[in-house]
This record gives sequence, C-alpha cells and structure tokens, in this order.
Amino acid sequence: MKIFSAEQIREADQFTIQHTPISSSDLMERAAGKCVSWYEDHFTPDHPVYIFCGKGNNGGDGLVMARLLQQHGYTVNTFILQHSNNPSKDHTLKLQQLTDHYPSSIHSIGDLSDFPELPANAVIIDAIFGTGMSRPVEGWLAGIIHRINDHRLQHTIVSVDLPSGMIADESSVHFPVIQAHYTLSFEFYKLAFLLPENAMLTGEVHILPIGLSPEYISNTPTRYHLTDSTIIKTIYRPRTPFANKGTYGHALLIAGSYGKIGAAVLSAKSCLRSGVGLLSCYVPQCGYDIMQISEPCAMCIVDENTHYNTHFHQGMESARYKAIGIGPGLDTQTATAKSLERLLAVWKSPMVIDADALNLLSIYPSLLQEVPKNSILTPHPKEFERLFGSSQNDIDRLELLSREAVSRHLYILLKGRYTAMACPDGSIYFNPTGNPGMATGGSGDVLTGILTGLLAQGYSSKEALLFGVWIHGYAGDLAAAEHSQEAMTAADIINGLGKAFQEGI
Ligand SMILES: NC(=O)C1=CN([C@@H]2O[C@H](COP(=O)(O)OP(=O)(O)OC[C@H]3O[C@@H](n4cnc5c(N)ncnc54)[C@H](O)[C@@H]3O)[C@@H](O)[C@H]2O)[C@@H](O)CC1
Ligand SMILES: Nc1ncnc2c1ncn2[C@@H]1O[C@H](COP(=O)(O)OP(=O)(O)O)[C@@H](O)[C@H]1O
Ligand SMILES: [K+]
Repeated sequence: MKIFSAEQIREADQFTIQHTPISSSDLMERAAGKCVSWYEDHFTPDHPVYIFCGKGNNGGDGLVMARLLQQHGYTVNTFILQHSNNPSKDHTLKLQQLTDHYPSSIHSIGDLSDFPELPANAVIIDAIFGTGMSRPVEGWLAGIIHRINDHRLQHTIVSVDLPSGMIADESSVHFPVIQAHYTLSFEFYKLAFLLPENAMLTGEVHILPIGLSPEYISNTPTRYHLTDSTIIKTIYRPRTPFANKGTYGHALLIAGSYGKIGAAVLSAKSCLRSGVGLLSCYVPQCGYDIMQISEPCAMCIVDENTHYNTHFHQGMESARYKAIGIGPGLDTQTATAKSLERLLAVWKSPMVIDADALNLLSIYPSLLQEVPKNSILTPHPKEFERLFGSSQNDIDRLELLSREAVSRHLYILLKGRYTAMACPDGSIYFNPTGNPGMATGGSGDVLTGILTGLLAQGYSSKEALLFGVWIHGYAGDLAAAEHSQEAMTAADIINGLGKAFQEGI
C-alpha cells in the first residue's frame, strides 16, 4: 500500500473530482458518511456528540457528520472554531445545510472561554484540522486542543482523518496535538501514524476507503509504502515439485558465545523453519553440544576458542554458502572483530548483519565500509543510534536511515512497531505485522534466522527483507493469539512460522 504525502492526498482528491463522476461536495458527503457508519457501529444515541470543527474541509466533514448523526437520532452539539475568516467552499456549503436543518445545534468558539461544559457520557469528535495542517497550532486554538485533551480520561475522542495538530508527513513532536482514542482516516495511512513518537496520539487507526481514483493511486510514485499481503504475494515463490535441498541454498549462521548460545539456537531454528536447504552454524566450543542437541537439523562448525568465535573467516575465500547471517549472541571480543574484518575482506555477497555484529561495526566504523553491497542490517533503535548517531525526531531519524541505506547501498531496517525498511533506491517500507508481545529477548535473533534463510533460497535482499519481516511479525501475531502477548516467547514465534507461511501469504 502506498503512503502519500499531504500534497499528494490533495492531488488524489482533486484528480478524483475531475476524472470520476463525483463532485467535491459529494466526496465530502461520502467521507463523512463512512465516519458516521463507523460511529454508529461503536456508539449508541445515548451518548451526546460534541463535534469541534475547523473552517477547512476537515471541519466540513464534521459539519456533514453533525447533520447525518442528527438525522439518525443522535443528539449533536457542533462547535465551529473561528480561526479564520476564509472558510473553504465546501465548509460554507455544509454549514448552510446544517443551519437549514438543525440551526440550534450550532455554536461558535472564538476563544478559550467559549469552551463548553461536557456531560459525563459525551463523545468528542475532532474535525478541527486534517491534512491541511502546515504549521504548529498556537494561541487560543492550542488552548482548545489542550482543553479537549484534558477530557481524555472521561470522554472518548474520535479524530477525523488526523488528530488535529498532527502534520501528516512531518514531525509534530512538542506541538499541541489532539490525543485521540480513535482516528478515522480516509483511504491511506499517513506517514505520521507510523512514527513511534506519535504512538500516544492516534489511538486505534481505522482506514476508511472513500473511492479515490485507482488510476491516480497506481500511477503516482511514492517514497513510502506499507507492506501488505498484495506485495507479499508478488514476492513469495512456492517450492517446485522436483526441488532438492540444493535448490534452496546452504546458509551459514555465525553466532553465539558463552552464555548466549540460545541466540544462535533461536536463529538456527527460525532459519530452518524458513525453508533453507541446508544450514551450518558456526559456534564456539561451548556451543557445540547445545546446538547439536537443540537443533539436529543444523550442521555445526566449531571454533578453536571455547567461549567466543575467533576464526570464522577461515576458508571463506572458497566457501559456497548462498548466504551468511552473523551477530546473534556473538559478543564483541577483539578476536571476533578481527575475524569479521578478515571475513569482510573476502566475502562479497549480501549478508544479514545483526546484534553484536552491528555493535562491532559501531566500535570499528571502518568495517562498515567493507560490508558487501545489498547486505541487510537489522538494528533496533539503540543499535541504530550506536551505528549512525542520534536524531532530533522520528522524521529526522527516517531521513538518516534512508541516507545511510542509499549512500552505502545497503538495506537497513529499524525495528519497532512498524519496522521501517530503507532501500538503496531511497524507498522506505513499513511493516504492519507484529505486536508488543515480540518485545522479548530473542525475537530479533529469530528475525535474523528468517532473513538468512530467505536470502539463501535465492530471494533478493529486498524480497527477503519485506517477506521476512512480514512473516516474522505474522508468526508473532499467531504466537500472541495462542499464548497472550505477555506469555509468548521468541520460541513461540518460531513455532508460529508454519501457520504463518500457510495463512500469511
Ligand atoms: N474533496 C476533498 O478535498 C476532501 C477533503 N476531505 C477532508 O479535507 C481535509 C483537508 O482539508 P483542507 O485542505 O481544507 O485542510 P484542513 O481542513 O485540514 O485545514 C485547513 C484550514 O486550517 C487552517 N490551518 C492550517 N494550519 C493551521 C494552523 N497551524 N493554525 C491555524 N489554522 C490552520 C487553514 O487556514 C484552513 O482554514 C482532509 O483532512 C479531510 O478531512 C474529505 O472530505 C475527503 C474529500
Ligand atoms: N511493539 C512491537 N510491535 C511489533 N513488533 C515488535 C514490537 N516490539 C518488538 N517487535 C519486534 O521484535 C523484534 C525485537 O528485536 P530485538 O530488539 O533485536 O530483540 P532481541 O535483541 O532480544 O533479539 C523486532 O523484529 C521488532 O520489530
Ligand atoms: K481532525
């Protein structure tokens, strides 16, 4: 699914009005009608509705909702914020229609003292600003936003299109923004919804299709995308009937140190459960028995050192692995760094680099230059900061992520609720699957195994990345459904992989 900027959304609206048989007034009726249908499914007429409207088209949506809800038997009070003397054309039209039918329901707010008392069971609808927000809200308008937020614990707040004050494709951190319980957004996810810094502002997001032009949507290129099952279906390649294990590649996982052999085991198991043909695991001596007993389907190569890996570069000039994954539980010993340096000197195919291997790259930045092109780096936010430095806000961090991916020709993902995946061509994909139950030790090791397994099977780095992160989150969602977010462990994500491949594609 494409993620459009506020400007592109305006263009999509205009294109739809010009090229399909619908007027802008009717498009607004349709958009507000969708919100009203959603609203009626969630709230009964026992709750009086307090709708706050701005003077643009977002306010216009609110005015249509006020009329439709009253037609459907709801008690509605509409408050128009007088922040401008230039209402939009459709706002003016919809205000006239509301005035014609329900004049006594309309009130005006010119400053903070006009803010109404709300009855205990009222629901607030926020239709103040939508995609037209271009700068922070200030003065008494900011006061109104704070006043609405003060009601958050007692009253449900439903925002139309965007929580007012939030800018669709920029950072709104430290700006006054409505803290909604629900956001009913039209047609597209907005970039702002995917930023961790906005997590407390949107509440539950519901995307309501309003029939914007499919022609505009498919012909307009975007930088940002949300991975969905349509994309995943184009990536997935079913196994062929005459396949043998050689068809699906031989992967090497370099992982584990004393006390962290579990990380290597988790990666190995998930790699095998992702369809790899053959798997070898390179571990220190302390990991040999553990690995052989825990995962008999993997072969084991043992380092000369007892506690950590020191010689995994040996013989790699002529090794025939299809993919290497390195990092889970690796530790950051100097001898491990030396071996990594020598590995990078001879290994030129894409690798998956995670955890302590990333930490080694931040300790020895010159190694970062040697990482093969098209490799996949999988930092969580702390590892990312160690590697590339800190940022002012989430948009700056996305820019930094993308800059590093483009300039180094790498795929870099930034883990989180909507893991962001930056590609060397400048595009950024967000992944919607997964849940907070995956915020548990070992989840990332499982991802490394999956990515390495897919890369070994011949998926390109981009395909392995989008597919792997999707299926990892999907398996995590199945694990949470079975065990709860609290009780699930990283091992449950691996157990969910079978069903995820069956149902999640
Ligand atoms: N035909 C269309 O274009 C459709 C538009 N729709 C709605 O229209 C919205 C976009 O409408 P608009 O482009 O009119 O924009 P908005 O209604 O989001 O905001 C524009 C108004 O806010 C004011 N404003 C912006 N930033 C401000 C600030 N920081 N402080 C004070 N005032 C500020 C502007 O002066 C203008 O009056 C969407 O979010 C959606 O809700 C929907 O009805 C779907 C169809
Ligand atoms: N709240 C969340 N929603 C969705 N996915 C999450 C959430 N928290 C963590 N995850 C996923 O779980 C994984 C955690 O990885 P990481 O932090 O590296 O764990 P570890 O180092 O313990 O293996 C990442 O893929 C991340 O995207
Ligand atoms: K709004």
